[in-house]
Amino acid sequence: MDSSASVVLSSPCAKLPNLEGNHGNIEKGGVAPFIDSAFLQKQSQVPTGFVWPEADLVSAHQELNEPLVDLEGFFKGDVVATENAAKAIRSSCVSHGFFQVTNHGVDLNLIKLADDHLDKFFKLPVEEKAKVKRCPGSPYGYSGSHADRFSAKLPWKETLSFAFHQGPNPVVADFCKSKLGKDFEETGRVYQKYCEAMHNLALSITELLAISLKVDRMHYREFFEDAHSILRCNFYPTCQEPSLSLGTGPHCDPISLTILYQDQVRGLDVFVNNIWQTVRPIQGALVINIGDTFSALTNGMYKSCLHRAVVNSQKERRSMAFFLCPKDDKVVKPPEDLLRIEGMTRKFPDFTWSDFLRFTQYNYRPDETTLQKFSNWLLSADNNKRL
Ligand SMILES: C=C1C[C@]23C[C@H]1CC[C@H]2[C@]1(C)CCC[C@@](C)(C(=O)O)[C@H]1[C@@H]3C(=O)O
Ligand SMILES: O=C(O)CCC(=O)C(=O)O
Ligand SMILES: [Fe+2]
Repeated sequence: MDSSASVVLSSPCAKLPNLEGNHGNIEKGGVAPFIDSAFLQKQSQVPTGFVWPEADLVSAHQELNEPLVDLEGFFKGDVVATENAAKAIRSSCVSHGFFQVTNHGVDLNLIKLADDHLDKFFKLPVEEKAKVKRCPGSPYGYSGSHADRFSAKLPWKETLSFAFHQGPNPVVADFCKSKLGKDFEETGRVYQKYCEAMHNLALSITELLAISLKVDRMHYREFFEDAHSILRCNFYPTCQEPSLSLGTGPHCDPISLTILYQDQVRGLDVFVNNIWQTVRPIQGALVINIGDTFSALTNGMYKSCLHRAVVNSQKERRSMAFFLCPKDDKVVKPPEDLLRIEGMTRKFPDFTWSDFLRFTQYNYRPDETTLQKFSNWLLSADNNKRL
C-alpha cells in the first residue's frame, strides 16, 4: 500500500485488551490506520488490498422481486391488512430474510436531512474524521475501509457508527457535540431523532414478525424494548475499476434486524435462489433484513439475509443501516411457543449479543457463516456450552 495512505495520528483509543486468540479469520492488524475516499480516488488503479476474490464479484443480472410491504393497515389495526402483511413477510423471511416497507411512519424529511448530513462528515479532511476513529474491538466511530483491522478484501467505503439506546440522555447528539464540536451539534440532533424513529419502527416490525411467526405479538417487542443498537452510516466513493472491488463484501448482519435507508444509487445486492439479485432503490421505502441474532431468535426458521454492496465508477453511494441489537446481557433463545408450534429442536446454543459482538470484533470477520462459526465456537469444548 502506498505509504502516503497511512496518516498516522494519535489514537483516542483506550489500550487494546489482549485478544483471546485467533479463532476465525481476523487478520492481525490492518495495512494502514487511515485510508479515506480522497486517498482512494487519487489511485490510478484499485490497490491490491481492495481487490476481492472472483467468487465474491459475480455480477447480479436480475432484479429482486422482494415484497414491498405497506404498513399503513398494520399501523391502523386493520386485521386483514395485518394478516396480509404478515403472510408476505413470512414467505420472504423463510426464504431469504428480506423485504421493503412503505408507509412506515418515519418522516421522509427527517430521512432526507440525515442523508444530507452524511457528506458534512465524510467530506471532512481525514485528520478531522480521525478524531472519532473507531477504537479496536469497538464498532463505534469512524473507519476508512477498515484498513486498521484487515489487510485484504478491504471494503471500498468509509463508515461512521453511533451507539444508540433510548433514555434520558440524547446519546447520539451528545457524542457528536463532545467529539466533533459545535459545527456538528445540528448533525447530532438529526441523527438522534433519526435513531429514535428507527428504534420505534424496529419495535413495530418485531411485532409484525411475531404475528407472522404466530407467537405472542409482544414477545420480541418486549425483548427489544431496551435495545442497545447501532446506526452505521456508509459512504461509498466512486471506484475506478468497480468489477474488482466491493463496497461491503458478502455477509449476513450479525445483529437482529437491519432497517436500511439507501439513496437512489443502486448498489445493494441480495443472494436469493443461488444468484445475486440487485435491489431497486424505492423512493420513500426502507429495506428490512433479518440478521443472525433474529434468525437465532426464530431457531433458524427465518433466514439471516446474505447481502453485499457493489460500487460503480460514476456515482458515489450513501446508505444508513440501523442495526437493532438486544441489550448486552439478554439471553438470545427462541420462544418456547415457536419450538412447540414448529416441533423444532434447538439449532443454536443460548448466547448474549455482547458475546456475539465481541466475537465479530476480535475473533471472526463477519461473512455469510458468522452465526454458524460462533455457534460452533460456543459449543466447542473450551466454551462448555450445550444446545
Ligand atoms: C455487528 C456489526 C459488525 C458489522 C457492523 C455491525 C453489523 C454488520 C457488520 C458488517 C457490516 C458485516 C460485513 C463486514 C463488516 C466488517 C463491514 O464491512 O463493516 C461488518 C461490520 C463490522 O465488523 O464493523
Ligand atoms: O450499503 C448497503 O446497501 C448495505 C450496507 C450493509 O450491508 C451494512 O452496512 O451491513
Ligand atoms: Fe449488512
